[in-house]
Amino acid sequence: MSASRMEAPIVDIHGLWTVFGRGKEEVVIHQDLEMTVVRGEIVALVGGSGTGKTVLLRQMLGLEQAAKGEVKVLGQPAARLGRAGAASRVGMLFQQGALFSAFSVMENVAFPLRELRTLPDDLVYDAAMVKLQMVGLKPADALKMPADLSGGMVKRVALARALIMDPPLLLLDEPTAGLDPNGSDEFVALLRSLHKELGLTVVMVTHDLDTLFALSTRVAVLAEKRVLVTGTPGEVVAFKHPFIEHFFLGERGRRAMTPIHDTAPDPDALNPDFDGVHRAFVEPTQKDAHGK
Ligand SMILES: Nc1ncnc2c1ncn2[C@@H]1O[C@H](COP(=O)(O)OP(=O)(O)OP(=O)(O)O)[C@@H](O)[C@H]1O
Repeated sequence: MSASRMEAPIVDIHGLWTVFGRGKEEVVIHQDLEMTVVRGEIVALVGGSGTGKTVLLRQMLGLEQAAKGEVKVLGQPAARLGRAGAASRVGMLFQQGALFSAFSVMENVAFPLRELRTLPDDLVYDAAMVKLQMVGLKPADALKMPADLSGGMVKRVALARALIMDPPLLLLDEPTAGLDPNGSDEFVALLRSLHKELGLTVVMVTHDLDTLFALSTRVAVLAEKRVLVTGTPGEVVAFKHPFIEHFFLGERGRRAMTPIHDTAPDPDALNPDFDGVHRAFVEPTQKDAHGK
């Protein structure tokens, strides 16, 4: 058995229930959801609107509590990550970048490290400059304000901030949303090279099929309150379900799928330790809210 097969998953979600509201207002978003992500994977999380994709990312980040079940990240309950600990273990790129508008680029990137108050300012500054360079920005961009940046630059700054503490796990919420096709291709290329160089494990939510096919080593489909099917893009497309047919086989999907075999990255090439494990189909046993 290879080393990566034996090591604990980076993300391990077991028997997850997510419930909002109470009484008549109660809404079950996830019901006995199971999901694992192993080191080096880029897992695309797809599903209809309101199926709880963003909530699942927030649970991996420890920002949202589950009603029941386990969300473990790097072997620890995500809820215990704590604000300071989280940035060194999990980086999150929020939709639209979400920069602090009153802070410069440098201040935005340095923010998680500065908040820790453990490093002197010059080291924080150096670390932020390294990350800016890593995402393809120039030293002169450090003093700019968010309002002066293009959409693509905002994403890069937000990515630099997510990576400031070298987290092994990167969560991306709609990484290419709002970018034009060129900007989107450039950002995908950047994510691909960072994944390879830094040996990152990535979970991303995306509605963009070009992004999905260009980046993901595995797709997990959220439907019927759980991960209904997971596998390579090709395997998932072959699964019969109304959401999958609508999502992948509509005109948009057919267009994006043309280069599927040309552009889907070879997981072994992306990360030499990646063992290519995927679960072709996950069918958890159904339980009621009390686990019976
Ligand atoms: N804190 C909260 N309190 C109450 N309801 C919430 C909360 N957070 C999310 N929800 C609800 O949970 C559901 C799932 O939300 P989520 O944002 O994860 O959906 P999504 O799958 O990311 O959808 P989309 O693709 O439209 O962004 C939605 O109906 C949302 O309104």
